[in-house]
Amino acid sequence: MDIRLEAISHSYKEFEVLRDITLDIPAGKIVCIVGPSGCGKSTLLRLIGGLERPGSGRILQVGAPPENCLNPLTYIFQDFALLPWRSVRGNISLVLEDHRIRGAEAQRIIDDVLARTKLTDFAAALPKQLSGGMKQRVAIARALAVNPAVMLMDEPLSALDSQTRELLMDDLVSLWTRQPFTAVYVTHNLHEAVRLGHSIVVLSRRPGRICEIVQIDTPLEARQMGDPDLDMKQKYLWQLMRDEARAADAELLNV
Ligand SMILES: Nc1ncnc2c1ncn2[C@@H]1O[C@H](COP(=O)(O)OP(=O)(O)OP(=O)(O)O)[C@@H](O)[C@H]1O
Repeated sequence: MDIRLEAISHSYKEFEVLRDITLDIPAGKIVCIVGPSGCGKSTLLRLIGGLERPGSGRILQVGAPPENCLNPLTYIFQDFALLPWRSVRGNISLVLEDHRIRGAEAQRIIDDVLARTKLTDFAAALPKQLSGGMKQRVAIARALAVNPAVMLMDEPLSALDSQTRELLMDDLVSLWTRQPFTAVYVTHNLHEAVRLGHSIVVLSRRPGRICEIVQIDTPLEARQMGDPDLDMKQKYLWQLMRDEARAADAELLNV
């Protein structure tokens, strides 16, 4: 299933947040959204997820969701959002219980996503026993359990230290390589964007408009740290963003 945004604009009362966003999110690709603080990245994700309705424009789901999809649009947040009193397995089974999937069928799905996220040995652990990186892997496993058409990822690695971020990026790449998923991935971090994005949408300062969409053709699994082409793309993205970020920063200071 693809997602198509057609001329999306959005305001909170007189406060204009997004202007004229037209964008395709093709199935099986990771689309990163970058842009200065407050430019409307999270708002765009909420609009795609149907948590809010756009002031104008249309958001279309084109084609059918994958087979056995329980929830076409599934979020992954920065703060993991795990229930502390439930084990890893219990946190994942919760989303299946919502769909009345229990017993052997639930066990099969949970075992599959635990294996895919390398969490099989931690199935009985409680969230408090896990590092931040492991908690985010549980959140990813929980999202995969509903076999979503599109994962909506709002700065999923921002709460983690830089080494854990690298490890999680490797995990996401191998997850995608084994079984491509579709994601809209909001980040401040341009290194993450060039490591994970098939395309990177650069938004202007608020009201967020699309400045440019940068494509990266290098296959995800071939993207190495220090790759000169990727470094050049990252520099180019920063050039696109620098003036916007500076202006956005000045605006925040003027509030
Ligand atoms: N429900 C709301 N009501 C009023 N204003 C809002 C609401 N949600 C967001 N905003 C404002 O809209 C603007 C865009 O917010 P949003 O969180 O989408 O930006 P962002 O690009 O994700 O920011 P950041 O990079 O800092 O996370 C901000 O100025 C924010 O304060």
